[in-house]
Amino acid sequence: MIVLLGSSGYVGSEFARYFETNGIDFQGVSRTQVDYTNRDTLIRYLRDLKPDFLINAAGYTGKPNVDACEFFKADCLAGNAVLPGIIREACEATATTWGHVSSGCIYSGSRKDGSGFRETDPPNFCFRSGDCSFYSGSKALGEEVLAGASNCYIWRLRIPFDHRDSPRNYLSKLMRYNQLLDATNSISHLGEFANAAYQCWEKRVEPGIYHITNPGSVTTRQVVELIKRIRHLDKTFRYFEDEDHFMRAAAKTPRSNCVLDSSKILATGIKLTPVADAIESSLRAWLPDTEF
Ligand SMILES: NC(=O)C1=CN([C@@H]2O[C@H](COP(=O)(O)OP(=O)(O)OC[C@H]3O[C@@H](n4cnc5c(N)ncnc54)[C@H](OP(=O)(O)O)[C@@H]3O)[C@@H](O)[C@H]2O)C=CC1
Ligand SMILES: Cc1cn([C@H]2C[C@H](O)[C@@H](COP(=O)(O)OP(=O)(O)O[C@H]3O[C@@H](C)C(=O)[C@@H](O)[C@H]3O)O2)c(=O)[nH]c1=O
Repeated sequence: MIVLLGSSGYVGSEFARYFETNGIDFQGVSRTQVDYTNRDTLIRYLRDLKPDFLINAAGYTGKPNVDACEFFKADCLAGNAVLPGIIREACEATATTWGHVSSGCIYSGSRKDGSGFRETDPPNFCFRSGDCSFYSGSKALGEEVLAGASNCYIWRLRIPFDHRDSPRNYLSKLMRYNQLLDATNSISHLGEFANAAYQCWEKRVEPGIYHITNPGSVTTRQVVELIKRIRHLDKTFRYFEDEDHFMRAAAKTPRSNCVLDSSKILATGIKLTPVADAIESSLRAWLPDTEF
C-alpha cells in the first residue's frame, strides 16, 4: 500500500486519481487526519501502517501563484524546506522508500549550448545563486535537505497542465491572463507526471533526482497558437514587452522559465509524450470549467 501525503492538493489529487483508476491500494493523508509535519507522529503512523512506499505531494505553492510565497515566507519554508527533512527522518527511521515532488523551478534559462539542464546541474535560480523567488529558493533548500538520501526519489515537476480547466492548469492560465510573458519552458502533463513518478517505484528504478517534464520545450507563443487553432478561442492575446515589463505590471517576484532535459527518466523506459503532442491532446480533450 502507498501512503500519499498532501492528497487534498492539486498534485496530490492527481496521484489519488491515478491510483483509483489503476486499482492501486493507497491511503491519502491530510494534516487534519495525521499531523505528518510532526516527525514522531509520522514515525508512529508509518510503524503502524507499514506502507510499501510513500509519496510526498505536500508543500506550499502560494495561491493564486508563487507571488503569494513572498508574503507567507514561514509557511513556505515549513512546507517546502522543513517538511521534506521531517519526512526523510521518518522514512529513514522506518526503512520506508519514498518519493518527493520537487520543482524544476530551481533553474532559469538553459545550458550555455541551449540544451536543457540535467539532474547533475546545480540549481541556478535559488538562494545560493542570488536572484530567485522565495518559492524557488525554498524548493531548492528542500532538495538540499534530501541530499544523500538513499531511499528517496526526487521528482521535478514543472508548470503542470492537462485537459481539466482549472486555476492551476497552465493552459487555463494562458487562456485567461490579461497579458502574457513570452518565455521558453519545459512543462509537465500532470497525468503523465503521476504515472512516471509511480513507475519509478513500480519498476524499482535507481532512487535519485528525475526531471519529469515532457520531452522538448515550448514558447508561450507556440502554446497560444495551439490554443487558437484547437480551442478556437475568440481572444486577442497581448504580450509583455519583456520580463521587466512583466515584473512591473503583473508580478511580485521573478519566475523561473527554463528548459530541462528529461532523458534520464526516458532512459529507464518510462514513457513521456513529446511536449507539443501532449499539449495538443489536452486541448482536444478539453473539459471547460464554467464556474472559474
Ligand atoms: N502546482 C504546481 O504548479 C507545482 C507544484 N509543485 C510541488 O508539488 C507539491 C504540491 O503542490 P500543489 O498540489 O500544487 O499544492 P496545493 O496547495 O494544491 O496542495 C498542497 C498540499 O500540501 C499540504 N501541506 C502540507 N504542509 C503545508 C504547508 N506548510 N502549507 C500548505 N500546504 C501544506 C496541504 O494538504 P493537507 O493540509 O490536506 O495535508 C495542501 O493541500 C508542492 O511541493 C509543490 O512545490 C511542483 C511544481 C509545480
Ligand atoms: C502572472 C502571470 C504569469 N504569466 C506567465 C509567467 C510564467 O511563465 C507562467 C506561469 O506563471 P504563474 O504566475 O501563472 O505561475 P507560477 O506560480 O509561477 O507557477 C509555478 O508554480 C509553482 C508551484 C511551480 O512549482 C512551478 O512549476 C509553476 O507551476 O505564466 C503570464 O504570462 N502572465 C501573467 O499575468
